[in-house]
Amino acid sequence: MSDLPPASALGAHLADYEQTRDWAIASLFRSFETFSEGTVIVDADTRVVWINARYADRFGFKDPADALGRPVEEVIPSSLLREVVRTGKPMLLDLMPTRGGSLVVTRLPLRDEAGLIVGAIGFALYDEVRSLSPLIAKVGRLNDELAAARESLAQARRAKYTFDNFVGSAPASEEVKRQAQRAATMDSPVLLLGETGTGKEVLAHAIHSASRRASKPLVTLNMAAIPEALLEAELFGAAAGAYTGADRKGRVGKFQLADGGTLFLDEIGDLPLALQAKLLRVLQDKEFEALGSNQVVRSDVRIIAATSARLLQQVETGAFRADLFYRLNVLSISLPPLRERSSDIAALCATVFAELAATEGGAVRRIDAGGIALLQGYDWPGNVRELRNVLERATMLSDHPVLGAAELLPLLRPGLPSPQRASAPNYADAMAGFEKQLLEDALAACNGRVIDAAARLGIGRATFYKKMVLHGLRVSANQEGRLLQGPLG
Ligand SMILES: Nc1ncnc2c1ncn2[C@@H]1O[C@H](COP(=O)(O)OP(=O)(O)OP(=O)(O)O)[C@@H](O)[C@H]1O
Repeated sequence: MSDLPPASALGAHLADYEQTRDWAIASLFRSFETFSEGTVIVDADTRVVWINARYADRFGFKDPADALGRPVEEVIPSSLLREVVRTGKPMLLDLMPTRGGSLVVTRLPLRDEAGLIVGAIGFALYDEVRSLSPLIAKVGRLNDELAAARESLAQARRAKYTFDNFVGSAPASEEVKRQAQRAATMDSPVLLLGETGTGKEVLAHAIHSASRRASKPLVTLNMAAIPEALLEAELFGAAAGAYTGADRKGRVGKFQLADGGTLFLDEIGDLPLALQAKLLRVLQDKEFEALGSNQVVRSDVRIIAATSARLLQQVETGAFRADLFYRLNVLSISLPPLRERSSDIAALCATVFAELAATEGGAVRRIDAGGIALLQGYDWPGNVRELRNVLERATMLSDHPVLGAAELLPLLRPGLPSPQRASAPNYADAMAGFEKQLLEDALAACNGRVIDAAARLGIGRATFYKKMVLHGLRVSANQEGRLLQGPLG
């Protein structure tokens, strides 16, 4: 076979189809032979009939002639040319292990004019270690990252709390735990009702982890935290193309992610009416369609819904569907506000301090009796979440191992607007002013000691503290048990 002619003559030669093909084949072979790591040709018995010097050398044959006539595996131990000869099928790209590292190879059958297989040819295209190692390292890294991301996602979909994390032995707390433990043995929807920060999420996790679905995902969606326009896709998923922009590939909804497990729908009262209808259908039929899709998806999910709103009132005003309310309300559990279970406060403080010491280091703090009495007298509009915040701030602001009312009182928010701030005096303001004065006088008479001042007025210490918070009176941080009077600053 001859070389390609100069470009000027190429046009004339291209007219000769057969010859042009032969040139191309010859040129291709030379290119492979020159630039590849090696070339080998075997006959119909898979004996080596040709091998280039570089390739022979790689397999320990100083003289390529020594490799000729040998079965190919004697020369290249992991060769698959025998399979190519047997099947007649090419292997266009493969990785072949050798002692010096892997090679990227191409194997092609050789046929005669009648199409019968007369042998095979193998090219080692390049040394994988040398040429592909940056790519392979990158793929390896991406694989590791993917595994880590999957693990952290799975972690995020596992329950964080069990019943042990729900602290409280007040009768109201025990009753909540009893009801929740019963709910864990069933599979019907659960509705958790309670003010913000009362532990609805803790309880939802605990119910899931004690249920038969514990080994499956627990997926959470807060209706109040997602813009209305995105909520349907978040819940039910979206077909590819249902969206423009970032979501154009489609997305899997929480119902599908929670399949087999539990879906915790927080702030269910914020679910728009149109989606309430769709949710009701899923609860009844256990199937739904993703946004922009006709395909029916089945999902076996247990719903735990929670709300801090007055759901029944929303039903009455038409903001929440009655049928959905009754479907969700099969098992409803009302979590009491912290002010109604103030006997849990000491145990909650101990738990929070133990957790803080574990995460932040340092000694486990405690609260003295006066501090506990103060906390028990406070209203806790933010419930356990607020208690936790107050304790965290107190540990940040003070180095004392034992915290008392002096450290805690400035951190509690007054429950009523200060009487002085009212624009015109009225009966309530006058009464508040009178009460404040009374407290101040009692404190002054008892040298700032709350116990004595409370006894003097004939009220309990907790009530006294509660009123101090209301009136913005505070305790001096440097006088244990003594008080400095004045508005909260
Ligand atoms: N009984 C409890 N025992 C221990 N920690 C609790 C308890 N209840 C609440 N907490 C803690 O209080 C904080 C708020 O709890 P959680 O998020 O469960 O309240 P929530 O009722 O779901 O509030 P929201 O309605 O605002 O979502 C969390 O840090 C939680 O760990």
